[in-house]
Amino acid sequence: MSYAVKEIFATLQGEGAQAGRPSVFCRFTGCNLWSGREQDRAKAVCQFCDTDFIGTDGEGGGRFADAEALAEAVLTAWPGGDAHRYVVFTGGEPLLQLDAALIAAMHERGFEIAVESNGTFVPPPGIDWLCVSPKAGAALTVAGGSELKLVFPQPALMPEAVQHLAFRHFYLQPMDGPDRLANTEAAVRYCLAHPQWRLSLQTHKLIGIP
Ligand SMILES: C[S@@+](CC[C@H](N)C(=O)[O-])C[C@H]1O[C@@H](n2cnc3c(N)ncnc32)[C@H](O)[C@@H]1O
Ligand SMILES: Nc1nc2[nH]cc(C(=O)O)c2c(=O)[nH]1
Ligand code: SF4
Ligand SMILES: [Mg+2]
Repeated sequence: MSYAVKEIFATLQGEGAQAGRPSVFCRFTGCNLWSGREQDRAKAVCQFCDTDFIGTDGEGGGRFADAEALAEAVLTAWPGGDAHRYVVFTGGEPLLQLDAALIAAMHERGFEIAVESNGTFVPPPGIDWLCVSPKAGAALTVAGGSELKLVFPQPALMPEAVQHLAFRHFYLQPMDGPDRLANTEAAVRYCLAHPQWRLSLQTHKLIGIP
């Protein structure tokens, strides 16, 4: 199948347990929880999104005819050599498009595969690092993975509702926006009182990298 990609770029993973890791980000176009248009935000299921995932006009973006073409574009963006290759498929919602052919094509090129998903789709086999970030009001169909990264606070989705799931790491990520500072303070307080949870800062924003 073909793929619609907003952008492909190299940066450091900014969030969660892999923060600081050199990565190629492949950001797919489109999401099932918001159209991406500002005029639709107030009635979207997910209303706090910090990302432009509309179209294919970003750096390295485009329509890719097949998995080989997209995998070659990701490899071209990788700044390092043969070792420690790492691709993060995100979006938008990557599980609308990521499939077995693309997973195989990335593994053939020596990449570990990470995914950032909202947890509403069952992931295909072969993902090496699955980060799920559940959203209030959206059915969570994934019961486990590498890390659960809850944007905090979401009053209708408190950590207590997901703390029993089968993830290796549990993170609270303060919701960015006008209340980022207060949200960060609240997340710190929550972690101190509930040490199953750790704080995930969006470190790329702090240092001004993509
Ligand atoms: C843009 S999303 C794309 C992947 C997928 N759709 C998802 O929601 O997990 C990437 C990550 O950014 C997080 N995120 C989105 N908007 C945010 C915000 N305003 N503050 C903090 N994290 C945010 C998401 O929860 C997710 O963990
Ligand atoms: N540096 C950096 N790290 C990230 N981790 C998750 C991101 C995302 O938008 O999925 C992201 C992103 O956009 N940039
Ligand atoms: S699910 Fe992810 S990509 Fe979709 S609107 Fe929410 S944060 Fe943005
Ligand atoms: Mg981001």
